[in-house]
Amino acid sequence: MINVTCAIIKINNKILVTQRSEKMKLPLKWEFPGGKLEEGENVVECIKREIKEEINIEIEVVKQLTNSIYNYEIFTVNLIPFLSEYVSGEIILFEHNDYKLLEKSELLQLDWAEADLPIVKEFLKLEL
Ligand SMILES: Nc1nc2c([nH]c(=O)n2[C@@H]2O[C@H](COP(=O)(O)OP(=O)(O)OP(=O)(O)O)[C@@H](O)[C@H]2O)c(=O)[nH]1
Repeated sequence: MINVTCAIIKINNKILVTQRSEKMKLPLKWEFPGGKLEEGENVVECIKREIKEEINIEIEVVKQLTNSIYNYEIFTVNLIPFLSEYVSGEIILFEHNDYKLLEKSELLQLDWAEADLPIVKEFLKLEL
């Protein structure tokens, strides 16, 4: 099982979502940006590092949500989500195909990576 952190990032009351590139696993699926936990790293360090590496911004973690464990046949992911706030930096996509800033009510319209769906649903239940 691979441990992967991801961030639900709020920017001006919108939510940042990213689309995986054609070359990545789960091509063109939408996800919350993030990535694999490295040895000796804690989950908060991981998510901040991955967000900087993938989309060039700094974030502040607000709250950890419930992990989503999903079996994709070729691998099983333990996805560890963090509600977070944008702090600084300009969005630059180093790996992803696209990004969107969406209203909460628009989130379910995307073609999500399967592991993200329970996280999207938990997030939608939070009153924010
Ligand atoms: N970052 C991220 N990864 C997710 C999400 N949902 C989900 O199933 N994943 C899976 O978790 C893994 C995250 O790893 P990653 O983004 O660092 O890795 P990758 O696929 O670019 O690298 P790899 O192809 O070298 O394994 C991916 O295989 C991806 O399919 C998500 O919301 N965010």
